[in-house]
Amino acid sequence: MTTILGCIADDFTGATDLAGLLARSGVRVSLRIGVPDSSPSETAAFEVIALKSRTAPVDEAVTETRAALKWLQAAGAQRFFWKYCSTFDSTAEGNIGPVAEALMADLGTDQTIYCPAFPENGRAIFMGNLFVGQQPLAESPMKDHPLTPMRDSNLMRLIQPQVTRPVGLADRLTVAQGSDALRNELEQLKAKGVAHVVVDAVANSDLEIIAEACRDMPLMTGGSAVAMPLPALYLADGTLSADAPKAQAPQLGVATIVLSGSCSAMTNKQVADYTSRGIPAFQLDPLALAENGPQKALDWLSKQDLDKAPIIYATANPQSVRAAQEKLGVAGAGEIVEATLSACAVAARDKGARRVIVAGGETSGAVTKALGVTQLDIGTEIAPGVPWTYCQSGGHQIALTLKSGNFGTETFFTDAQEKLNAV
Ligand SMILES: Nc1ncnc2c1ncn2[C@@H]1O[C@H](COP(=O)(O)OP(=O)(O)OP(=O)(O)O)[C@@H](O)[C@H]1O
Ligand SMILES: O=C(O)[C@@H](O)C(=O)CO
Repeated sequence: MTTILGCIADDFTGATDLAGLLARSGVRVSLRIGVPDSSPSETAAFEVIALKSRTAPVDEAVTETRAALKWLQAAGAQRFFWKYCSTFDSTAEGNIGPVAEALMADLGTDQTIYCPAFPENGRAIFMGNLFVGQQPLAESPMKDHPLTPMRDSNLMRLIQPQVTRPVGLADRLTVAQGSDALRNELEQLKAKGVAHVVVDAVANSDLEIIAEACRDMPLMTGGSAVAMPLPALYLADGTLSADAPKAQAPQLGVATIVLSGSCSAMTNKQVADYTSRGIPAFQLDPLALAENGPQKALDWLSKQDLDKAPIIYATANPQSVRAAQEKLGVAGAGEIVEATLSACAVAARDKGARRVIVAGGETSGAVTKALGVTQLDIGTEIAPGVPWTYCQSGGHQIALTLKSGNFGTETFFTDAQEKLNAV
């Protein structure tokens, strides 16, 4: 069917996050890994293109995003959503601002909004300042992110150096007055030449007001949550037909593999919870992998009963990660782990795994590529921002979930399996 909303995300787990929140509506959401080579066919009402552009050079990110926009326009979309991280991860050079300005130029629009708030995951914006739980962004663990350390919490100050046109704020006091007041404020800012408007939101009810006010903008930008109300709004006014195709869940076997390459605080807790249940587990050591390669892990995997949902993980505490990085380099350690988890994913699929659970954004990119996955349909949600997806891999239909490092609760790996059992 004709695509109603065309979305572009700057990383893979971010793309499944957005797709999962749109899929809460029950309508089919399709996710493409990279810009498809072929012209659009069998498109869904909501199409999400996952890029890996968050920390790419600015020119590369802009070029790729423009190509994604073209593909979505060919699919029929007239409204677009640019998804970045709910913690506004970007370098000083970009890429959030330059990409937004390029999309605005291509769409011939002179204003967009910025709303990374995701209240269900503790991300709120007040007076233009982004909070992670109770901490300002720049005091949260994001201040030490290896690639995109966030050292300022003020979104206007973060955006201004990344763009050429004025930046402004529609604050919570306006949002609290409702969608007409917000629309009015946006018009007034537009009349003053403000092209980039940060919009405050601390609760889902704010996001509903913002979506209502901005639904007809050619381009909205934000975290996933501000897009969540859009399907219901499109259904209510008939833009989206009530009999648009629904998400379908295939029946798949229970053979499962869990692969974790994220070292976030939350993933460390999730791995600790899962391994404490006596589930078969294999811990990858990057230094041993550098010396002996992945064979030991693959041999271990070949002997496992996949119905017990074994886990292979490199997840480790910050000291161990630093020790590996000192010897192998940050990129070197990452690549060895990603290559091994990718090889394990393929081996597990070939051994019969039809449920694949992956933790970590970079890890998800590597595993998805190794599994040859290009298109995913979004299924049931496990935790806010983490859905199951269904896709083809090596001639098999599989269920795949890609968990962002910080998302999910401690019991995520068991929650994921229980969710699928209940479908
Ligand atoms: N023990 C380890 N030592 C060094 N590097 C590791 C180790 N375990 C994993 N890594 C690497 O750390 C990186 C983790 O990044 P990844 O994006 O997968 O997780 P994340 O940052 O927690 O997730 P997200 O991007 O969703 O927040 C990967 O490149 C992975 O290969
Ligand atoms: O918005 C978020 O926090 C996530 O979807 C994300 O972008 C993970 O990298």
